[in-house]
Amino acid sequence: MISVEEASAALLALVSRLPVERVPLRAARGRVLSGPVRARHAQPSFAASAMDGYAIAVADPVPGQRFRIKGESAAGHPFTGRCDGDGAIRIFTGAPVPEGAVRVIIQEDVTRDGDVIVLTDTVGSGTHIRPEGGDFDAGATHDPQRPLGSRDIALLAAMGHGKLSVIRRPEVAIIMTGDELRPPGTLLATGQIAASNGYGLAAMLEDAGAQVRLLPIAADTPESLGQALDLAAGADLVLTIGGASVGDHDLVAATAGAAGLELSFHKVAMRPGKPLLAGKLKGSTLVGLPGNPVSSMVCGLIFILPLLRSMLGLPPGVPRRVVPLAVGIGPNGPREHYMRATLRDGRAQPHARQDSSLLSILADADVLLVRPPRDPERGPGDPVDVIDLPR
Ligand SMILES: Nc1nc2c(c(=O)[nH]1)N[C@H]1C(S)=C(S)[C@@H](COP(=O)(O)OP(=O)(O)OC[C@H]3O[C@@H](n4cnc5c(N)ncnc54)[C@H](O)[C@@H]3O)O[C@H]1N2
Ligand code: MOO
Repeated sequence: MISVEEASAALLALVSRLPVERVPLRAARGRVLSGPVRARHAQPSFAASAMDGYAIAVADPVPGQRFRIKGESAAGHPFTGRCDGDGAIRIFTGAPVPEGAVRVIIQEDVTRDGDVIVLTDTVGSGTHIRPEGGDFDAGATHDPQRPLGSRDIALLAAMGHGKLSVIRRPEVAIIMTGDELRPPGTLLATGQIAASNGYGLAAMLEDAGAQVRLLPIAADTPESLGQALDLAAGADLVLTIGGASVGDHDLVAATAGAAGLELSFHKVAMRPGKPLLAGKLKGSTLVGLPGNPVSSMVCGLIFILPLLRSMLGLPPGVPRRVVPLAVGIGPNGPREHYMRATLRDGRAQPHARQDSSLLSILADADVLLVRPPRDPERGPGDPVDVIDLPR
């Protein structure tokens, strides 16, 4: 059996970065930029007023000082003349500050009589001017290294981009296998269960920027699985779930093998996730995930998300951090153990039940606590590696 590290490297060797395409800004949410994007202009591209009030050319005016209004500057309607001497320009939030003006007095701090304003004694020291380029200069770059979210979209719009160059979405086909599986929402006869992990994985991979096809559930026959593999043809990544182990009905390795799979590896020294297999099938990368729901979700996090990130040109690593243990734990066995744990006051508390069928415990967990193979007994307060679970 190979180690998790070896399996990760072997998987990454099966994929490469996908091509670039142009998309309208409105279609860019969840997409990954092909490289840094440069601002086409400064924001703001002119000195702008931050308040409604009066622009003046005097830096240190005194209470009672009088100014005569010479014009108006509104957002989108600049005052084209100059502000100087005892002149004031009526100005509104977002409007260009006229040439010569050095500060804006907010309208609450003046009394107005016709064309004349008189400063009250509450005038503060703020200029209420947003300088040109105060948010960003022309040519400033944005390169968030993640699928674009709402804040990125707002910034890229402000930078003047109506279209963006992004990496094509990885196309993923998911095949759930097993005679016992029924679609969620259908009535279950004895021995049947609701198929769950294909739905969980689809959600996980879509959040990471993939385009996912969830294919019809395949029965435990070579014909049914073969048909499903045919339906998956053309996907960048084909994921099978279940049938990866050694039982008489575990058909994935044999059926994919007969269809032409060039196997890279089968079985990894990890818990959960031992029966994982991977290889190339007709131009697609095929990963056979174990059927136990937690096994497939953990393998999704540890192996499939890095594959997607690599296809999207992002760093593939799975970030870890170190936290203290909340309780003592016994020695680990020969497989790297990914334990569901909650964080209590920053300390990791592994759940007492770690069977790989228990989705309720996965849903409640905050982190996966990672234990290296043959890790000795650990006490409360000892440092351990954890991986934050996505929502
Ligand atoms: N003799 C051995 N038996 C098993 C071994 C072993 O080494 N020797 N490995 C065990 C480990 S570890 C795992 S993990 C499982 C995984 O085996 P398979 O990938 O062949 O999975 P299945 O047998 O098809 O299913 C296991 C379990 O998960 C349920 N399942 C499957 N698909 C789904 C789905 N889409 N949604 C929800 N639940 C699903 C299935 O009903 C089974 O209960 O093998 C051990 N056995
Ligand atoms: O490796 Mo299996 O995935 O323990 O349950």
